[in-house]
Amino acid sequence: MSKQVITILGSTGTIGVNTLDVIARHPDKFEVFCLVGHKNIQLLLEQALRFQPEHLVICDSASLDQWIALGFSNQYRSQTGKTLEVTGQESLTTVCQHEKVDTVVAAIVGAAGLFPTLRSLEAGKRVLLANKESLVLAGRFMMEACLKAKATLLPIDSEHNAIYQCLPADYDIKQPASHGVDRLILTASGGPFRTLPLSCFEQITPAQAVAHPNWVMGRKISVDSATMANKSLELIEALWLFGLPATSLSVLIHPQSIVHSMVEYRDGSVLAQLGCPDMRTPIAHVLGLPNRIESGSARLNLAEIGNLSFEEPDLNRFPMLTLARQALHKPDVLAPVFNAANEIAVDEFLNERIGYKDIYAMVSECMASFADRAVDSLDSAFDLDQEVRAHARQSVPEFSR
Ligand SMILES: NC(=O)C1=CN([C@@H]2O[C@H](COP(=O)(O)OP(=O)(O)OC[C@H]3O[C@@H](n4cnc5c(N)ncnc54)[C@H](OP(=O)(O)O)[C@@H]3O)[C@@H](O)[C@H]2O)C=CC1
Ligand SMILES: CC(=O)[C@@H](O)[C@H](O)COP(=O)(O)O
Ligand SMILES: [Mn+2]
Repeated sequence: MSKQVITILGSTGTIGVNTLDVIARHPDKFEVFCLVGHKNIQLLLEQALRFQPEHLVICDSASLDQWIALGFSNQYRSQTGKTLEVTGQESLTTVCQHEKVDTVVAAIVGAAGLFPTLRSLEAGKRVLLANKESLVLAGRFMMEACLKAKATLLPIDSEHNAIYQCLPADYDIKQPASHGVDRLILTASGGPFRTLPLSCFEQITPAQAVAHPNWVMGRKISVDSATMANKSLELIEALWLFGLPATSLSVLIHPQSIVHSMVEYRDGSVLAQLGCPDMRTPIAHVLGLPNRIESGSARLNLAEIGNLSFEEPDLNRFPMLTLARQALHKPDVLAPVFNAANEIAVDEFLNERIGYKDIYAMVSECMASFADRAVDSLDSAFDLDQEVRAHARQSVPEFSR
């Protein structure tokens, strides 16, 4: 059987590294065509030496210059006896749409992942999606591109992957009601501040916010988990991926992160997918489809865990969820606004220019300011994204640290 040939967007991130870990377990099944990174050229060199792709893309131009100045291509050649094509972000379309490529893993963080992910869908590739922000920014246009080019879009995000596993194999997003699905229940860990007194929120530091209790993840998504902007983005991601109305999408706090999400059916059945909190499981699931392959994850021992608990989210503690509900009812406009404002706010928080509570305040202010906009094309969604970012950055001095 021929190998599945893969381009990994964001190979140097947490999802990229986990993807390569799974791929390394199956040299008979997978081949890496291209690795795409941004600034971490040291790790890119190590990954290139190990997986020997044909192509490397370094999106950050200063980092590409550094790669050249440090003679990394020569180092690669002398250690492998092979040449490696190394280019900048202008090659993204080529490495996603290349005829040799079967699968693109979309694992760049933030809206920067939209363009190559969309190009992959337009070329009819099999896209394994971690980059939820692209779907939040341009869900309608991505789903249209997917349908038009007969591409395959499979979720890596643990909740959506769990839901995908619990839906019928012939699930049709254009006729969701015909399958008897009443509700999707997205589980949420509650993050590091689930029980912290609200009076302490003013003092929360970036180091505390990125310390997720269950998952090892990049800094941006870790802050999103703390504020539940992550769950908000995931509600919108579910809206586009599964085609159910906003009223059928719910969030349930489950602090152990063992039940990754659930599907409730009309007859009262609730199907869940369980596993240790290890992203290699959903990654291996979508890489291996239709087969199940080894992921490297530890096996779940429920007797050892003992108890699984669940609670309703407290909207005072997690007001982002209220903004998400607004966005779900006008997703073409308010979802891109939510995403852009949140990306800027998290960046400003991580750089200690605004406080933790200002993240919500900034997103909320942007949603109010841009609520009456219209989005009728990909270009207008992108223009809105840029405008919101400029507006949010400009508002930083209004927030105190
Ligand atoms: N981590 C997780 O468990 C999960 C993550 N996700 C989603 O997956 C995506 C990646 O998350 P995660 O791996 O944690 O993030 P990381 O911060 O660990 O990695 C981000 C990746 O994106 C690259 N990158 C950053 N900015 C740019 C840019 N402007 N252009 C091109 N590449 C860029 C980084 O390159 P470099 O490091 O070389 O600078 C790195 O490879 C996010 O959308 C996240 O929401 C979804 C579910 C779970
Ligand atoms: C692993 C994964 O999919 C993350 O999106 C995860 O869900 C984060 O945990 P929270 O439930 O705390 O947001
Ligand atoms: Mn998730």
